[in-house]
Amino acid sequence: MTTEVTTGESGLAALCVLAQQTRELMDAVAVTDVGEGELVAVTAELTALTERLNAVRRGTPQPFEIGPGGTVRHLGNAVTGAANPYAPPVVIEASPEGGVRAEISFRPLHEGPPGLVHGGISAMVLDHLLGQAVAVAGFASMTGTLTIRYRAPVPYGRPLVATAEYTRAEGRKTWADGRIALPDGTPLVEATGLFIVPSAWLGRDPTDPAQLTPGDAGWPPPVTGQDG
Ligand SMILES: CCCCC/C=C\C/C=C\C/C=C\C/C=C\CCCC(=O)SCCNC(=O)CCNC(=O)[C@H](O)C(C)(C)COP(=O)(O)OP(=O)(O)OC[C@H]1O[C@@H](n2cnc3c(N)ncnc32)[C@H](O)[C@@H]1OP(=O)(O)O
Repeated sequence: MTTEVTTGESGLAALCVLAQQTRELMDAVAVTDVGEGELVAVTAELTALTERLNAVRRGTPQPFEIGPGGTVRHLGNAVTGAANPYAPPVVIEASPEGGVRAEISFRPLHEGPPGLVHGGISAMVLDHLLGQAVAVAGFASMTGTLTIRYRAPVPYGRPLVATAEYTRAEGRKTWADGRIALPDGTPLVEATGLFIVPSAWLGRDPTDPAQLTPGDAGWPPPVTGQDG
């Protein structure tokens, strides 16, 4: 799945730059130690900026779509979306060993146990990576169950590697395995997931948004236009 924005999409490109700046803002908030007066002053500026952005609002984040070049793109996704400041964003690529892989470096913003990454953040990344692994194997689907084994604490501020691969299918059910590991391959978190092609999607190509009816199980609702 690509999150790339091409020339001719300067508005989207500007939105992605804004999202990146917002990530840096969030990082700064997580670790700032400036005095109270500065905190109050910055908050006032941010309140004004938030009002400017809210002047014209969409109904939903940037949509799941077929992007330039024919690849699936979801700029609003919470894990991979370049236009979503909550997303790291994780950049997923095909793994030479099969399946998918992503290099990821968590940040202080992701803290759970002091000095370490929150287990829910690791699970979120693995959920998406496993979902992508079954999708590229031809089984675009929704997570039914996700089992996580936390083998060692996950540090932030260090490059890590996340990988996942489709393992098997039975009818509409598919399974995938994945892990987050140190660059030397030492596993930190392991995951197994059961993914199910929703009955509502049967007979349709879920990578073609035109074939999906808004409101399908789990399907992102359509952009409903501006409400501002
Ligand atoms: C994020 C983008 C999503 C869009 C994806 C679309 C296209 C994808 C293309 C590319 C995508 C690339 C990447 C995708 C990346 C990430 C994926 C992230 C995925 C998520 O983060 S997604 C959010 C969390 N996920 C949910 O929000 C699911 C809520 N839920 C439902 O939407 C339904 O519940 C559903 C669809 C699961 C089943 O509904 P259904 O009506 O189709 O099936 P039904 O109930 O008939 O069950 C049939 C058989 O499955 C068994 N079964 C049912 N549910 C089970 C469960 N939970 N665990 C174990 N077994 C289960 C039954 O026991 C029966 O088994 P049996 O046949 O043996 O009796």
